[in-house]
Amino acid sequence: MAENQNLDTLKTPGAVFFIFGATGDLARRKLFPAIYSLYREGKLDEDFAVIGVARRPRTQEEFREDVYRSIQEFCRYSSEQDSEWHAFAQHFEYKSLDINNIDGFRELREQTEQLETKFNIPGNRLFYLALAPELFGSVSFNLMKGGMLDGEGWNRLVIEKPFGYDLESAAKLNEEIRKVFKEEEIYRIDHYLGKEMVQNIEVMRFANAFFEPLWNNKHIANIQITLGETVGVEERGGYYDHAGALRDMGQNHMLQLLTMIAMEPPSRLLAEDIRDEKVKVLRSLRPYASHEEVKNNVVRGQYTHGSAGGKDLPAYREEDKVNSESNTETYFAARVFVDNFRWAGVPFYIRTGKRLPVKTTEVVVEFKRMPTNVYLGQKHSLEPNLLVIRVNPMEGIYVKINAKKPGSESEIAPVAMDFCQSCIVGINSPEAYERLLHDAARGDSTYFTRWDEVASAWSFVDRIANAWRENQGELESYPAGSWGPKRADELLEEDGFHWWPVNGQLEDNVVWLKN
Ligand SMILES: NC(=O)C1=CN([C@@H]2O[C@H](COP(=O)(O)OP(=O)(O)OC[C@H]3O[C@@H](n4cnc5c(N)ncnc54)[C@H](OP(=O)(O)O)[C@@H]3O)[C@@H](O)[C@H]2O)C=CC1
Ligand SMILES: O=C1O[C@H](COP(=O)(O)O)[C@@H](O)[C@H](O)[C@H]1O
Repeated sequence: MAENQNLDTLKTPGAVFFIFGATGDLARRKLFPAIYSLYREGKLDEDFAVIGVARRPRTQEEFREDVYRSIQEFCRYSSEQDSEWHAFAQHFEYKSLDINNIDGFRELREQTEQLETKFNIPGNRLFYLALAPELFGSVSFNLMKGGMLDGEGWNRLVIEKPFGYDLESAAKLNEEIRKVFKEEEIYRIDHYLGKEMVQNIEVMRFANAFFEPLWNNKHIANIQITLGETVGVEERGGYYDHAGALRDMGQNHMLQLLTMIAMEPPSRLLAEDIRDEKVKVLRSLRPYASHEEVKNNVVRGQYTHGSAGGKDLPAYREEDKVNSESNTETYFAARVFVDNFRWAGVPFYIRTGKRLPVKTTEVVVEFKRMPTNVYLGQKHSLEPNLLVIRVNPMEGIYVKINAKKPGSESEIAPVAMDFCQSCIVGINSPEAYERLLHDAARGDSTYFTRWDEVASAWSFVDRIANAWRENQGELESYPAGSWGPKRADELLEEDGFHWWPVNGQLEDNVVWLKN
């Protein structure tokens, strides 16, 4: 991030955006809507073009119609098919191309140059690979061979997860890409880093005087991170059955969220300084020294048949494109330690799963109890203070403190200070993809993952995956619609803690609001 710039108002420089995988799900649900929102917000320079690339044949008009439908269905702004829309749509073109066909890239180059001339674009090119990762290496190579990187301006490569299957495959993938692109030209997407409240963690921690002095093992008892989903694997059973929850959510979103909570304050708010601090956290994660340690600290589960909201839900093994004897985990929870001065001894409990009762991303920071309870003997024992960072779908910050119950002589009860950001900003909160596309086009890599972060995260996760492969982590079952295996509760109970309710249900604990 450049210092002292108001990045909210900065327009992207003139550029061509290439969406490889333009007929796919991600382009339709996230990327086209993100481009349109940027345009509507005045954040996209008028000198832009988008070239959608995939194998399927599409005329230019058909492609523009696809884009229109995706915006109508998924964008926070809508549009009529009016003259303004048609002016916008003229910036979109399609190229049918198999990424293994080098001649296609030469044709793409001609098409690009024509568009650059037509819209007065200074040769900047952003290549977004919404493709299966196996294709990343070939696309990069063919972009170079086809002369697509010889423009007058910058070239940037934006790549989607999963970045590899383990450290070895990720390193190989990285090597292939790095033959063509420099590290600073590569933008590895982790869409959780584009979420409003994930970015707010940094601001909250480093722009408020009262958090930082308490943000350490002297005052914090434990931290709980929950990434819960109500959905199953939907149409992505083929991919998911190969990946599982640990690789799909743990290696990336979960550990990235943990780094934002645990990192030291960077000396400057520059991308490299922030990423340096994040990678230090990942390197400080205590590796599980043996398969036995994995077994004692990590829980893996898979959902069985269940129900939610009166609806019958199938077992994971009955889902489309999932092996009927699959041992893939759809849930995992772990007790993790960050072995540095700040966090020594503080357990981070992390959990994620499909088919849980609520869709929620939440961080609960539980503070240590008061050293003595001068109110002993009262009806209610003192509850620990909690700071809850609500990332999704509710966005906000909630603090639970103890206060005298109004009207009573001396009764203490938990009360809430609740900043509900989503109640104020509502649905206009920018989507993660919108923000990340805007950042990549402006060359701001703060909220993208650097290779050393990806590699450190994989080496932590690989130890768990290896132990599981050798069957040292029993696959527990949980009914769809429940909070996961019981063993995940025991993980905290062993340390004298419990999972705090998430998604607004914590309010049930706030005694005097209820009574
Ligand atoms: N969908 C999502 O919500 C998310 C997706 N991702 C990641 O994003 C990437 C894309 O996902 P998604 O959109 O769901 O996948 P889809 O399968 O829906 O789309 C894949 C796209 O790749 C194109 N494609 C496949 N092979 C070739 C080829 N040889 N040459 C040119 N184009 C090709 C397909 O078009 P055609 O068949 O016409 O060639 C299609 O447009 C994956 O890496 C996925 O893991 C990450 C997070 C979320
Ligand atoms: O990357 C992924 O994230 C989604 C969850 O994202 P969210 O923004 O809706 O919380 C998850 O469903 C998917 O399996 C995973 O690949």
